[in-house]
Amino acid sequence: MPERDFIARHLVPLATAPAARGLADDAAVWAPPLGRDLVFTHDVLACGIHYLAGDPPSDIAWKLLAVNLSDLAAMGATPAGVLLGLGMSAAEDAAWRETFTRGLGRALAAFDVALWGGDTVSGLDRAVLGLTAIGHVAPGGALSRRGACIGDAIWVSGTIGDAGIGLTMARGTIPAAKPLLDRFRRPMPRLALGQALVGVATACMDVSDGLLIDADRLGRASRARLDIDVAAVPVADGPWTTGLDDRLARVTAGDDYELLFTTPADADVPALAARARTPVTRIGTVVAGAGVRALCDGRDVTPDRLGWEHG
Ligand SMILES: Nc1ncnc2c1ncn2[C@@H]1O[C@H](COP(=O)(O)OP(=O)(O)O)[C@@H](O)[C@H]1O
Ligand SMILES: Cc1ncc(C[n+]2csc(CCOP(=O)(O)OP(=O)(O)O)c2C)c(N)n1
Ligand SMILES: [Mg+2]
Ligand SMILES: [Mg+2]
Ligand SMILES: [Mg+2]
Repeated sequence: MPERDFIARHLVPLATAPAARGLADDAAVWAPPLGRDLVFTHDVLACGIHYLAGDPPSDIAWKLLAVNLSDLAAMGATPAGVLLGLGMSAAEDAAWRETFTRGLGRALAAFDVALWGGDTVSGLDRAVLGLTAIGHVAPGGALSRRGACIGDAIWVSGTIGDAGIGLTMARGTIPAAKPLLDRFRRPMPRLALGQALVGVATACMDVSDGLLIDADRLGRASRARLDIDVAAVPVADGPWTTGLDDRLARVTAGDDYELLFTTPADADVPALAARARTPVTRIGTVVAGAGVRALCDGRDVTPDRLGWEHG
């Protein structure tokens, strides 16, 4: 199907917001909410690197949106619109494209986010899918990785390491369980929690590369060290969570899209998290130093490899 037919048939029906101008102009025009700070992010998903070629196209669309909304959540922002960059190969045939865009429509509706525009390219060797997400936050309220203070409590939302197990299941290495496959294919950005943390968290980021490597980044940005008790890190129930090695695998796996944040030790985080309907767990304390340290029964168990990094 030629590019213009694909856009007309599958993308124009999704681009209903006035800012998108029916995808009939060269760019979108958005009248932002008065007095708010605007927040921009862009993440790419590449076939074989971020998802498997056989993953359901509707789940790939969900993940592409969700990983970007997770970055807006980490900033405390409310999402408004997105620009979509579709770079596709011959493997993304007409059926793939139709299922992808239908799934994208459902994902946009689930998060009340508008498609404002984008670009479509075919003929690549492998699919590379980009998305820019734009949101807004109270002036000066955007969260940061830089503000953690010595003595602050360290918190994480949800459970950690599930997506890593889900990836192993998606590869067919171990028997599949839908909840963990979904953690890999359909992450759930913690938007309500991020917004509730504005004015409360001293530092915040989302966990994409692994809890330890991302904690290391937050610690370095704040010129402090995050001491994390790996036994306190919440994990999903199952037969695969037993010894220290399993725990270290989980806290270095990545693809979690949970929020890692710090607060003053006396902040009532459980009450705030309950209002945001998001489970949170205290996993450590900010101390003097730099980066991260993983502890188990008070012993330093920090592994050499802290998480995922692109080469
Ligand atoms: N190609 C790029 N051009 C400009 N900025 C980039 C690029 N790649 C990454 N960044 C910026 O570097 C910072 C770290 O990126 P990254 O580790 O991907 O963050 P995240 O894990 O939150 O997506 C972010 O502020 C991001 O916007
Ligand atoms: C097929 C496949 N293999 C391996 C992984 C593991 N993995 C790939 S990239 C990544 C980190 C997150 O991706 P990145 O592009 O770094 O996102 P960002 O940190 O910018 O949000 C992880 C854990 C995966 N998601 N899919
Ligand atoms: Mg990124
Ligand atoms: Mg991030
Ligand atoms: Mg990364």
